[in-house]
Amino acid sequence: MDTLVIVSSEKVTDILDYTILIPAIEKSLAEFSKRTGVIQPVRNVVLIPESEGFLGCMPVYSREDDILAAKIVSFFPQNKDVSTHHAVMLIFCAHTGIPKALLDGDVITAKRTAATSAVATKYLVNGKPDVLALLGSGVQARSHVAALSELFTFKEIRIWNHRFDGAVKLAEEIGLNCASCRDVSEAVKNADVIVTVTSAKNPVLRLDWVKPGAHINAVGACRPDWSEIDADLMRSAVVYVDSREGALKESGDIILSQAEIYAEIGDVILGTREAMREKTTVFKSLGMAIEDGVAAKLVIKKLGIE
Ligand SMILES: NC(=O)C1=CN([C@@H]2O[C@H](COP(=O)(O)OP(=O)(O)OC[C@H]3O[C@@H](n4cnc5c(N)ncnc54)[C@H](O)[C@@H]3O)[C@@H](O)[C@H]2O)C=CC1
Ligand SMILES: O=C(O)C1=NCCCC1
Repeated sequence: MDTLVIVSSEKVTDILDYTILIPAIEKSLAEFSKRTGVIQPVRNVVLIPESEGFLGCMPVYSREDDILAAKIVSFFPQNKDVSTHHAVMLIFCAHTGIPKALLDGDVITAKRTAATSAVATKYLVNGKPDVLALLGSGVQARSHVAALSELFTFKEIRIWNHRFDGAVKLAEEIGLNCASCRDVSEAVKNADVIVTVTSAKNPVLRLDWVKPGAHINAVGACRPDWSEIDADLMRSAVVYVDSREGALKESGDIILSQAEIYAEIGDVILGTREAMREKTTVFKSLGMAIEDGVAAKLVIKKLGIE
């Protein structure tokens, strides 16, 4: 075996800048929805009942991008002093199958998920957004503020968390134009963009709190029996997903509400489905291996690993 290069989270953080990641993710979402060159089975998940978590295996092959990769990601929602998600990524030569690099997957997961929401927001937001509301104050909340701020300048950012101190801490980190809120309704009032990034298993966001025409990135609730968004809101919004197949297997927000999926976000990027910007839109994100593969490829290219 050739030498397997190990890439640390520090190196991934240094290299994976949103200015290069967001356009690469946009291209990969479109490529995925073409259904021609990307082979990506829906995540295979081993449930761990004792911790209410799972270990997910996410392989992908992309002919167009010359990517053969797999991420293995764990989710332990009850972790307290360590992160709830941990991941590693393996990149193989797409022509020989030889393993080339093992990368830390935590930063890739945080950044590529936020970059994906940024792309969805770019296509679905109604006009120039002033107010951003975040429900949740963990890793994804932080990466979403950074990625969305790459594309938009928000006049106001509001944060709600089920433990108020988490919202206060993040609001302090972000600074000036950011406030912590005790109620979800207060946080999302008149918000143009809402991001749900909680580990909730039951809805935290309700239809009557949301401004008509708002855009929602629904990022948490990745199990078929979990939901973050109230069923009435799901059914009344125009729903976009990353992968239709993935959403129908994994998303409680969609399965439990029986909301109709209008399109994959890749279809919108390709121009084959409409961006209904003036309507309330939900982008239901479950996370795809092609996003990880593209992010990892950017890193190894920069490191000269070919
Ligand atoms: N769509 C995607 O591609 C990805 C989705 N995720 C999901 O995004 C969500 C956030 O992930 P991270 O920020 O990494 O996790 P985290 O553990 O860093 O943050 C979770 C947040 O949810 C809050 N929370 C915990 N239990 C809650 C409850 N019962 N009700 C309301 N809030 C609760 C916590 O206080 C914290 O603010 C998770 O559901 C995770 O599985 C994570 C990675 C990728
Ligand atoms: O895509 C991912 O990576 C994840 N999605 C849902 C939660 C676990 C990680």
